[in-house]
Formats: sequence, C-alpha cells, structure tokens
Amino acid sequence: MKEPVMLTALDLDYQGQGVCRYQEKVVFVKGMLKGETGLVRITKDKKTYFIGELINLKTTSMLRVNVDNPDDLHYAPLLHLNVQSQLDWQQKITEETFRKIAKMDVSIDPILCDNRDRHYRNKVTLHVAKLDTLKMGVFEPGSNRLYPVKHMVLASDPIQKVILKLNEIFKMVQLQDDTLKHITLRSFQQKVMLIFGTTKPEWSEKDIFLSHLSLPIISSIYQNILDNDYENMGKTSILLFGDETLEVNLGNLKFSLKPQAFFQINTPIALRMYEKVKSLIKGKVVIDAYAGMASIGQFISDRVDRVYAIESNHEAILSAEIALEENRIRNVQLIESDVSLAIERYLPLADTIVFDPPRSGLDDHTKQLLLTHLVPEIIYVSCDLKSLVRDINMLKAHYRVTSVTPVKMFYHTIETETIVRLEKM
Ligand SMILES: C[S@@+](CC[C@H](N)C(=O)[O-])C[C@H]1O[C@@H](n2cnc3c(N)ncnc32)[C@H](O)[C@@H]1O
Repeated sequence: MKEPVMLTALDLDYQGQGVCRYQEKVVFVKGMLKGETGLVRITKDKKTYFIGELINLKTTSMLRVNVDNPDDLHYAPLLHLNVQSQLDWQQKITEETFRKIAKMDVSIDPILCDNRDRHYRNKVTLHVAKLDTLKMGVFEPGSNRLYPVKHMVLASDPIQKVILKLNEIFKMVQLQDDTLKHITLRSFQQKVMLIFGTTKPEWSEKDIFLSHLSLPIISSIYQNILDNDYENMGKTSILLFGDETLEVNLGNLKFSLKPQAFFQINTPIALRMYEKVKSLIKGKVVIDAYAGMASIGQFISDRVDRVYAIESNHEAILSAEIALEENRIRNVQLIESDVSLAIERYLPLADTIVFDPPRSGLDDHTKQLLLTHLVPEIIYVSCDLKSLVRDINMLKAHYRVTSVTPVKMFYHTIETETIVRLEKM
C-alpha cells in the first residue's frame, strides 16, 4: 500500500509495538505508544493483520521520553517509554498472557524492581559483519541489518569502556577477516572478560586485537569457537590472555565464571529474585533444574536439607564445583545432564522443584512426568512469558498457581522475567 494513513495506537502489545486498527484489521507499528496518532505506511499485509512503519507522529503520549540516539531502540525497544510505564506494561502483559493462553485470571504480585534502569547489563554480545570492512554492532531483531554501536546505554560502565576501545580499533584498522562473528563482554565491578566468537581456531587478525587491548580493566581475553551460525557461544574456549575466570559475588556467595557459564545479567535484581524464590520454598529436598552454576541451589542451601542441581553445560558445572568449594556448601549435589534425562530419577526424592529453563520452556517428557509423579511444590522461574504460561496451562490439571511475581530484570527491553509458585492440588 503506497499512501500513508493517519492511525492512532489503541494499545501497546507484548512486543512493545503500538496496536492500531485499519480496514477492520489490526496494524502493529513499532515506535508508537498507546494514545499516539501518527502517519503510518502499511508495509506488509499478513492476512489477519498489517505491519506498519511509522513515518512521523502527529500527537505524542505524556508517557514518551526523549531518546538521544534513535539507533539505541534496536537493542532497547522501550527506551522511549518512561520507566514507571514499563513496569505497568510488564504487569499488564503478564496478566493478559495468563488470561489468553491459560484462560486463568491470576492475581499478579507487585513487580520486583530497583532504581537502576541504565548501565545494568553485566553481559553484552555485539555482532560483527563485513560491509566494506568489518563493523561491530547489533542486529535489528528479525533482520540481518547491522547497526553500529558506539555507546550502549544498558551496558555496565566497564563494558562501555571496552566497547569504546574496540570501536577505536575497528576505526583505526581496516579489519577484513570475517572469521570473527561475535564479541561478548562480561563484567563484574571493574573487571571485564572479553570473548571473541570465531567460526574457526585460525583467525588472522587475532594479534591486532591483542596488541591494542591493553586496558587494565580487561582481566581475561578468550577466543571461543562457534559450533553453528545461530548460537553466540560454542563449546571450545581458548584463553588468550589473563585469568581463567571472572570472579563475581552474589550476596555472600562467590562464583568464578567461565566464558559459557550462565549468570543473570542484572546482578542486584538477580539477588532480589533469588531472595523471593527462597522465601517461596516450603520443601526441604529441592531439585534445582536448569541450574547454571547452581546459583539458586547455593542461595537456598542454608534453608533446605538437600539440593540436586541439574545442568547440561559442562563449563557451568565446572564453575559450580569451584563455587561450592569456595562457599563451603556441602548439601548441593551437581548432576551434569539434560533435565529430561535426569528428572525421572530425582523427582521421587524431592518435595520442591525449581525450574529456570531457557526461553523454550520445559520439554514434553518433563511435563508428562510432572503430571504422573505429582511433586508438592514447583517454583517456575522463566524469561519467556509465553512458554511459561503454555507449560502452566498443561500443568494446571494437577497444580494450582499460588503466586505470580514479575521481575524487572531487563529495563527498556521487551524481555520479561517471572516467578510462579505452583502447588499440587
Ligand atoms: C536461564 S539459565 C538459568 C541458570 C540458573 N538458574 C541461574 O539463575 O543462574 C538456564 C540454564 O539451563 C541450562 N540448560 C539449557 N538446556 C538444558 C537442558 N536441556 N538440561 C539441563 N540444563 C539445560 C543452560 O546451560 C543454562 O545454564
């Protein structure tokens, strides 16, 4: 459709897009907030809905805040919405998702949040693509167009310093070797672990980076060999410089992170989330499933008799072993396995199971088992509302939801984190 049309957004959907109506169909428009009117070009007709592109706004919402660099919206798509409205939006989409997918009216607890909405990310992955020379930036979700990143408002200060340095290198040297695909930066306090993701071990421009990256805040540099095109991290990591691990603290606990070990990206909020999980648990023998470095298992270990922590990533298990030793925790047993393979053996031993799966949620085998071997209590921590509610929809025949707590882990983005407690009926 060539001629732009004037539309008003009636709502803000779960992907942070304005929801308008045109010719009896819904139009999703990125960048529009509820109540705003603007000139929109319909770019795609998808049978049941349209996709529109905002040309300009005629009226703006009181909830809108000024964004200095519009390119930041590619990785922080809610940056133009004030923070209180982001919290309200997350509460609302949590309630709606339960209603739409599971046909459940649940009462939602107040969202767990703090007042640090910028520079909170302790981990950032930037992508590298070859244009005339190599460029470093972010991809717009769902596209392979790279937007160069100079300053990242969500990244921690030390990560930001290293991004600036990397930009200088990209500008100074006309890099050509597209073996380099990703750059991941992890930080804690003033230390940064830098991980170059390459398609193969031979990488001709490695020494250029090593000779220019002499910042005191960089405590380690790794090269990680990618196993495929769609994951940011492969199984093999080669230490090029510095310490093997990045030392981090979570409350009184210490962890030594290896490049692939999962760690929550917003440390103060993660601490509040773990405190909440701990306060919900009533059982004494707990399975920590999808355990990472068994951070939840270790955090709750002083309140329970025994924890079985199940995790499939070998580096995460190695990091967990070191942490258990350092933290002098004796009642957490690590099980290196896929959850779907180990769950059958451990489920009959436990009275609580904590799930914290990746975005895809629980596998069918695990869900079937939960319906035949009823466990008294399930705490489900999830970074994906849809898979969480889809799984609860299946479990609701035998479990009742007793609390739902949204967590503001990812300010200015459409990512959500939620804790749900279920108990056997
Ligand atoms: C969202 S993280 C949660 C980690 C941990 N609970 C925390 O708070 O740090 C999910 C973890 O599940 C692991 N994982 C993914 N698929 C798995 C599977 N099928 N079986 C066991 N672990 C898995 C990942 O390696 C990752 O460490």
